[in-house]
Amino acid sequence: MEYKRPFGVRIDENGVIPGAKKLVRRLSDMRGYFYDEKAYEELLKEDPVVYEVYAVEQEEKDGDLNFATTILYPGKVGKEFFFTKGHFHAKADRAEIYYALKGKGGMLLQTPEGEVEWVPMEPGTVVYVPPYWAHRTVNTGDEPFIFLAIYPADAGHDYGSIKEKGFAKLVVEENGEVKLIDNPRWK
Ligand SMILES: O=P(O)(O)OC[C@H]1O[C@](O)(CO)[C@@H](O)[C@@H]1O
Ligand SMILES: [Fe+2]
Repeated sequence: MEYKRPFGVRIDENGVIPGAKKLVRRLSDMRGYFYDEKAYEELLKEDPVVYEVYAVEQEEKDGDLNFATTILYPGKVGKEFFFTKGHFHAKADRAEIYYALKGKGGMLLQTPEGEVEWVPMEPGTVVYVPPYWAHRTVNTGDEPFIFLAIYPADAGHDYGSIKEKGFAKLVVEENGEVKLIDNPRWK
């Protein structure tokens, strides 16, 4: 038997995993995701980086694990806080664990029927993402929100239905407060 080799890596103070595969998502990669289209077009002139992912991934095999850090930058499109695209797992019954490292935010989770949960996150918070729940993280603070995700190597990403339908709730700032409001475009 040819064994894989164990290893340890240290996540640096900026959330970077040395040697990991880096993915950058700018606002232009997220057309159609934010509610306020006018505010989206306006901010697109700057095309800010919304988040970066540093992923250590294995072959898509049952039993193995991937892990990744995400650095989700602070910002808003209109009154809606910056967020990750959000996804179901391609293998929908695969669960996931998130661990918050820095900054302030939360996770929006949703079942295929559109039932929503919001879990606030601060450094030290562990979030259990159960099988079948779509998940999106949101930065509700004014510094980068950094967290680690650990997920089955064969989970995959299913962005399709979130891209089309969105989440049933929007996470917005109203009168200086973080609020969840109904998404008027939710189908
Ligand atoms: O895949 P999205 O929805 O853009 O969000 C990125 C985050 O989600 C993950 O895919 C884990 O669920 C990580 O790679 C990363 O932490
Ligand atoms: Fe996931």
